[in-house]
Amino acid sequence: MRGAAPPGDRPVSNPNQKSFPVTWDQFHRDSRALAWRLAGIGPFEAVVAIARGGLVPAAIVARELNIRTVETVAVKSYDHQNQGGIRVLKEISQPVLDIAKNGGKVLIVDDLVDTGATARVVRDMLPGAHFATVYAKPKGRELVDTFITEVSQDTWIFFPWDLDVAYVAPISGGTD
Ligand SMILES: O=P(O)(O)OC[C@H]1O[C@H](OP(=O)(O)OP(=O)(O)O)[C@H](O)[C@@H]1O
Ligand code: HPA
Ligand SMILES: [Mg+2]
Repeated sequence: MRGAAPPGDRPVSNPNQKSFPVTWDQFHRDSRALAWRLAGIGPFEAVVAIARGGLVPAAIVARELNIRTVETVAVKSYDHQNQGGIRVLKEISQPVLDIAKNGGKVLIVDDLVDTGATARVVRDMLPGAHFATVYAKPKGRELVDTFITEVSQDTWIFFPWDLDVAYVAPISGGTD
């Protein structure tokens, strides 16, 4: 989720959705848990991060599993919380496609799978690769080989890079 609209103009939450905010600490812990799970599946010769959301978990997984070849594929599908058409802004480089073609294990990492539209497009680029995400929603879950936490389809996950520390009103509804 991202956008250039000025603060105040931007709908930051949807009343029909539950909200699941994730701190940096939690995200690091969950990404490490993903790395632990993947450690038994590799070794992987290369990791492909789906930019931008997959960049942070891919870096953490690459560090934990000592994967030195780190590639990106850039896919854009959401404006704020609205899904538009999928656009591939950067393709996977030929040397990484060749690793897979020559039988090497390639790992694809994203922050989450929601409808599965992004996963479908990237899987088609690297059909034999292992697809891993930190979080998964039911609609896209079948497209992921390994994930850590499932949330319901009507939950919006707020990642730490999209958050700031802010005042929150008390549960009782008073001002403080
Ligand atoms: O399963 P889907 O319905 O396709 O949704 C999941 C994708 O949506 C988000 O990316 P987004 O396109 O918002 O771009 P970003 O990674 O740059 O935030 C998220 O990072 C996943 O890549
Ligand atoms: O729940 C989500 N959170 C952040 N970005 C997303 N892109 C698709 N679904 C989500
Ligand atoms: Mg993304």
